[in-house]
Amino acid sequence: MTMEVRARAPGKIILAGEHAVVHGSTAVAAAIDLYTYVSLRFPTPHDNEDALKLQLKDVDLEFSWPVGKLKAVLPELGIKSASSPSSCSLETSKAIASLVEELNLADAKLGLASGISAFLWLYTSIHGCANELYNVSNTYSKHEYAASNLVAIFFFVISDKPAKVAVTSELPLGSGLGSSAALCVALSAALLSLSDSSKLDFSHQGWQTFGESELDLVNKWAFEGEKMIHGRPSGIDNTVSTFGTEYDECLWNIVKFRSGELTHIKTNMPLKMLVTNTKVGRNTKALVAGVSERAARHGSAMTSVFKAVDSISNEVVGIIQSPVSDDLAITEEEEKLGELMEMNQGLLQCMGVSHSTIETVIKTTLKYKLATKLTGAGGGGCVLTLLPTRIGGRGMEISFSGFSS
Ligand SMILES: Nc1ncnc2c1ncn2[C@@H]1O[C@H](COP(=O)(O)OP(=O)(O)O)[C@@H](O)[C@H]1O
Ligand SMILES: C[C@@](O)(CCOP(=O)(O)O)CC(=O)O
Ligand SMILES: [Mg+2]
Repeated sequence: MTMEVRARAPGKIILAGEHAVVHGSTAVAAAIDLYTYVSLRFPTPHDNEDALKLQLKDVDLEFSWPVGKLKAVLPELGIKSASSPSSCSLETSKAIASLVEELNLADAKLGLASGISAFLWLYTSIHGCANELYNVSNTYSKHEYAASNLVAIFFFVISDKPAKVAVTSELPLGSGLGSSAALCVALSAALLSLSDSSKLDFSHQGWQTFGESELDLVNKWAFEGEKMIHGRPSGIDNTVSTFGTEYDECLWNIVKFRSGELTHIKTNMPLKMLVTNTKVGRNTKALVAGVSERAARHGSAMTSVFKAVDSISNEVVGIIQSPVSDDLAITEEEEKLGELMEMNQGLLQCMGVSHSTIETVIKTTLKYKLATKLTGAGGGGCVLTLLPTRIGGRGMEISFSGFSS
């Protein structure tokens, strides 16, 4: 018998405040119903397997590391505790970098290196190749659990450390919809569910649910993974992926995020967003670093820019929170939101993270009097266009469009 754990975590859209949120401003975001799935499978001793395997199905790549080699090169392996997330030391990060270098990724796939590094770090820190982490008896059991957007299915039986980890996603990678955080959250959730299954709550209509403190742990580990991918993440993506639910009674479940703190926003305002993927590849880490460099060069000006974004995000929250009773009120609120999105986009351009393809979508949608802004790190990736709800039905809706230059 083998054991399998599966977990999923959603992507997100940022309605206002990306980049500025890294510098302490408020941002507004919501989880979307596109998920990254992680499956962990542990072979039986009869399988004679002695490797940790990673299958990245979206990019059709598979990697393998002999467990003995991981034990030999990773200095902190087996001494970490899954219950106390910590940052990757310089020594370990160098060791992981050389393991990833040995994979000889093609130039076009170099963006994957950070994701693979985050995987190695989370896997070996939470699960630990050298540690006995699970004391599951030799009986077979199957459980399913859901925690906000996290869902996992267990098939367990005792096994040893070699494992096969498969990752697949409904999100476009590196496009601003938070695939990096969804990967880190799903992976941390799957690994943590192994380390202490006793704390799971089985009462949720046959699904297991993570409690608040377990979710908190998932979120903290995922943040450590995001650090390896973004360099200096604000934590918004992993927090929304862990705690955000995509919608509730046909309304967006919108959250406000500032300095590591998440607040759920109560709303009865229907919102429709069109997501257009410019299909221009970009790298969040480089864009975040670029904004920080600009902030270092023009401290006072950039502080004002970040402050203006903070005001915009707070105004967006105010609009979303205010009760709307009729179609006229909704239209007025939508117009204000559209204007704030345009203002936010102007400030993102000021930070240097727009792109000619983003400007093309902005110009195109403007012909129809529709407001558009980039979402996520920018530099390409996805943009959001606010669609009036008076067109079509009411309720939470998200549509996707393609883009060709
Ligand atoms: N499903 C996946 N398979 C492989 N790598 C992934 C996957 N999801 C995320 N990644 C990693 O995350 C990186 C993209 O993260 P990032 O640049 O932050 O963009 P975003 O989070 O907006 O998608 C990828 O280059 C890769 O390293
Ligand atoms: C630019 C930023 O605000 C969001 C990045 O999102 P994404 O990786 O592009 O989906 C960075 C962050 O908050 O960590
Ligand atoms: Mg990301």
